[in-house]
Amino acid sequence: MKPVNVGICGLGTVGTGTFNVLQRNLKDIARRAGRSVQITHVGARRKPDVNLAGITHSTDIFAVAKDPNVHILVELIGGTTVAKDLVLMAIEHGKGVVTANKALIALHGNEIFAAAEAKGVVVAYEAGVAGGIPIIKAIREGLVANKITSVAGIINGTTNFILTEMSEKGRDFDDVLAEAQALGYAEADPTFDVEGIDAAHKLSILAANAFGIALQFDKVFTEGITEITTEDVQYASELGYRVKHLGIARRTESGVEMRVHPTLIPEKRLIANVDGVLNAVLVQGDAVGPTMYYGAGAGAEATASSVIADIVDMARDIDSPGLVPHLGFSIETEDLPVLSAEEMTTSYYLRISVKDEVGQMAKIAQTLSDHGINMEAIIQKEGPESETLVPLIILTQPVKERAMNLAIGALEALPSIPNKIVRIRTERLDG
Ligand SMILES: NC(=O)c1ccc[n+]([C@@H]2O[C@H](COP(=O)([O-])OP(=O)(O)OC[C@H]3O[C@@H](n4cnc5c(N)ncnc54)[C@H](O)[C@@H]3O)[C@@H](O)[C@H]2O)c1
Ligand SMILES: N[C@@H](CCO)C(=O)O
Ligand code: NA
Repeated sequence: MKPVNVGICGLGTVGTGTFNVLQRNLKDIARRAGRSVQITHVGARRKPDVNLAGITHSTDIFAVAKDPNVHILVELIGGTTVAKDLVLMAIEHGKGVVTANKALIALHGNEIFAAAEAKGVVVAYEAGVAGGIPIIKAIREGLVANKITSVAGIINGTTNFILTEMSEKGRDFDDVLAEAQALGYAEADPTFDVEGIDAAHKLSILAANAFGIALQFDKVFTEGITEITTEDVQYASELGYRVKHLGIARRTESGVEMRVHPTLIPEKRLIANVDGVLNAVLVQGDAVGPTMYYGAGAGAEATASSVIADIVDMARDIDSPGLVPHLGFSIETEDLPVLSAEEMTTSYYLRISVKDEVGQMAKIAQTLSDHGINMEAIIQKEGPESETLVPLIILTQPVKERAMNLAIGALEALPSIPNKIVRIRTERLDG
């Protein structure tokens, strides 16, 4: 069979990883694809530090999109402006596209997929969600029989690395973030990682594939990890929980919850023990039950593994592409409303700094109960904060966010609670 020619745009962390793995495993990849898969063109600003023998190098990435000999363009430059133009141009020239760019898919996927479908080509993005874990393939193909009820995962390697290092070694936030950047895990703008934006991009893609809804990144409730303190991690641990930054998409009776936030998870759950740059995604299907996918969520070669999987999928059926729909469902998207933050239901960890006076505990319990909130566990500490303020830690049963907002408002209005109350959402998760 004719070889498939690949053009790679952007030779940074993932681009170089993809180049190296493709060259290293060339023979096995050809045997698996049923034809040889060769890099014929790279687009990079400077001459990259790889062996370019027999490969064209262009400083203008658009030259790759226009190259009639390139069958598959691999977009690894990142960003959502030039990358969008590049991908649309490649589609216009009849090429399949492979990308690791979840921001691009989350923001412009609907337009890009429509253009690809009109042209009869495929845009694949496995590397964009949970790096090396084949989660898109699992949901779209392996779990195709199921009505999926929820997807919950650690889907940002950088934040999981930071939380792990902070809780296990007591390291400083900024110091660990700098290391994640040096290791090539972080986004070009690391606020995308630590503020949860990257996880929200990925969650919107997962939710679309799981539930057959449109991509709706702007409706994801998003909270990062910058407010998490070692103190809260320690109290959570005393209660038998770990703090993880989770993306959660859940189908409820009234719609879909899509949220990204730090989450307390019981320490006996598998996902609570996923540490470092590793990611894990727990998917609940009505037939299969809970399934979990685990592996490296970022890094050069782990991400390259997914990029190349998409290239090989495309190489296998380059003459009759598009058997698996871009977002997993062929017939129109389902009109499930995405619930507002106030409509979300979850349990809560609350840390309340309260004046050390008689009767305060009863007052707090009464206020929570007035808002329909049941307590599940409570610990009261000798205060490290000041002589008069003591920390009170409460775990609640599930309740709507609206009720919790009102309860916190009422509690913060009490003279005995002078500071802002810390809240971390809590999920017991099955499986
Ligand atoms: N690093 C990871 O672990 C990881 C994992 C999954 C997905 N991703 C995604 O992969 C993409 C690439 O990430 P990365 O970590 O490799 O970034 P990177 O910054 O290491 O690499 C990007 C490369 O593209 C080049 N580039 C950018 N604009 C260009 C242009 N106009 N012309 C030519 N070259 C250009 C840059 O010079 C750089 O070499 C991003 O979309 C990112 O979100 C990264
Ligand atoms: N910055 C991302 C890269 C993988 O998408 C992360 O840390 O998970
Ligand atoms: Na993946």
